[in-house]
Amino acid sequence: MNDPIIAIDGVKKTFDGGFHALKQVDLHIQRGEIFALLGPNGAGKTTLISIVCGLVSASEGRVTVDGFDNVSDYRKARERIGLVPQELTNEAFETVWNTVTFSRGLFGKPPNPGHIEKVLKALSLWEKRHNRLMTLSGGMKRRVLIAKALSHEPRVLFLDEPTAGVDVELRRDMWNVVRRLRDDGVTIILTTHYIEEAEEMADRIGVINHGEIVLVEEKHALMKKLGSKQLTLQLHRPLAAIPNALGAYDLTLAAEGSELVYTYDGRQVPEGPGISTLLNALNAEGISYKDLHTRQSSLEDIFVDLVKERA
Ligand SMILES: Nc1ncnc2c1ncn2[C@@H]1O[C@H](COP(=O)(O)OP(=O)(O)OP(=O)(O)O)[C@@H](O)[C@H]1O
Repeated sequence: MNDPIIAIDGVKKTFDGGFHALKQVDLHIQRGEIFALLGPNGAGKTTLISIVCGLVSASEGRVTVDGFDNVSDYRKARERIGLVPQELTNEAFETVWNTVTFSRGLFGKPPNPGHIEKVLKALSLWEKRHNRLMTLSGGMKRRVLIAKALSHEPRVLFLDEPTAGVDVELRRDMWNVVRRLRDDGVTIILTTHYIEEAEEMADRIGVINHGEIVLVEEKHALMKKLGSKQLTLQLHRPLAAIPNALGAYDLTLAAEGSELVYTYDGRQVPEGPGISTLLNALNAEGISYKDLHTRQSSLEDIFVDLVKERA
């Protein structure tokens, strides 16, 4: 892959006390993509983000942001990143405008009221710019966190659990905000527990478990897998091999040849021609079955399987 905006190579993290939070992480994030990092509690998501952002140091390995090493070129790497943390830690008595303007100053960037205005308008906070943070709703406070993270015009935005605990309507609003940012050329990396969120938002999905990336795939490729269904036939007599005459079907044998598994595109009607022609073909081959059932895989199944395998 060429010229990633973030390159994480051979990163490991062992905390004091010997806990291996990240075992070996290699991950490249492409410019302009929305990347969703999925993983159960304690998988290492926040640790990984914290390392990329320079808040936690890696025990081994290297991270570059837009080509800048995040240790030897810390400032350049860090100013390219916006981080929206999980927790709401806002200054209650400050106004929206001052908080966001101050955040920009922390990065040593000269004032740019025009940029702050644009950010506040994009996040529907413009009308509230003179409000103190304590007078905002929970959803607006979350928007302020995003505004702060965008105040210094970062090229990459990390969103750690952006919609944890927010209602459905606000979640949809946040998704729209994230899409608009991506349209403006910002690369987005979000961590989430919500599989639906990853399905809805991401260009690519990564799954992390026990400090290891166990899957990285284009969402569309994953969705194709998700769209697939399986028909399992329990045969009367086990087969040693799949007959050549059935070579046109995506078939595998399971349970020592006593089950024939047919994988097909679940977006067809299940009883459609795919299955009936297969059943006719089996009949012609003299293969009989005593039972059959279908199942559809979902991202949730894939996720649960991956996480279970490594448990
Ligand atoms: N400072 C620390 N010292 C020791 N262990 C830590 C420290 N910070 C995190 N850990 C451990 O590292 C593991 C990964 O934690 P991390 O916060 O990265 O998980 P996560 O995937 O973000 O989880 P969640 O979804 O719950 O936010 C956990 O087992 C956690 O207890």
